[in-house]
Amino acid sequence: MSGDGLSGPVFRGRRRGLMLVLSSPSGAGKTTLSKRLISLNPDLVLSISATTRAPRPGEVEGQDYYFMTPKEFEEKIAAGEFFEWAKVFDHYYGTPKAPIEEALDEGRDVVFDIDWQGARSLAKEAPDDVVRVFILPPSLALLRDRLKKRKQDSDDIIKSRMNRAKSEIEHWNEYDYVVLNDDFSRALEKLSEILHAERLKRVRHPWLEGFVEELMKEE
Ligand SMILES: Nc1nc2c(ncn2[C@@H]2O[C@H](COP(=O)(O)OP(=O)(O)O)[C@@H](O)[C@H]2O)c(=O)[nH]1
Ligand SMILES: Nc1ncnc2c1ncn2[C@@H]1O[C@H](COP(=O)(O)OP(=O)(O)O)[C@@H](O)[C@H]1O
Repeated sequence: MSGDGLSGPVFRGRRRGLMLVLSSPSGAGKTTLSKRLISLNPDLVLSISATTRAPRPGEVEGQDYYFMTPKEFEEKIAAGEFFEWAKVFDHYYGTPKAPIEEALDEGRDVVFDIDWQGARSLAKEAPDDVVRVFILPPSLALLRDRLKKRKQDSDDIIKSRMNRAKSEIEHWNEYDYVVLNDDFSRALEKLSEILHAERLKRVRHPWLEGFVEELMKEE
């Protein structure tokens, strides 16, 4: 990763940018939560993933995902254009590198809606910059209800997402924070608190070292 702007310190003015990674079983609310969090925080941008799955009704190219064929996706893997990629539900999903580097270089924080495999890869690549949050549903019954109410997937797809839910939840303890998405406003509030506290962390303010050094020179 050296020389690509992600391994070294990334500064926002004088602050180091952070990568807020959200994972959950499908339907727990991470897409809705991340969109609301972004609407409340102009300095936060969403990492738009590429995928080979079909667009859902209402999904917009370049806004929800970059939709592509498996051949196009594999060409991009070979060209090293992904920061990380994984196969989820038999489809490819990946994080394009260039827009993230651009956002972090501009001093913005980036939010990722990716699975446990992607979260693990990002944390390995940029351990100081990644903050991992796992979103839990109140119950599997409510998870199924939410997937049904979303009305965007067939019964078969809902079944395969439910079958995969436990294997995603199994990774909950690899995350820094766990937010239970029972009441939406409360979950959003918790996520905002995590973001704001993480922005204040000492390691994200490398300028402090010089500042304190100068302070100590004062009589
Ligand atoms: N590793 C990885 N996972 C991703 C990426 N984009 C989306 N995913 C994950 O793929 C899974 C399926 O996403 P999607 O088909 O949009 O369904 P959703 O879970 O209902 O939002 C979710 O667990 C996403 O977090 C990515 O770029 N990389
Ligand atoms: N706290 C909540 N209570 C009730 N419904 C919710 C809550 N959070 C999200 N939802 C709804 O559940 C469905 C799945 O949410 P979504 O954000 O698409 O999940 P994910 O991205 O994790 O698959 C959506 O229709 C969303 O409006």
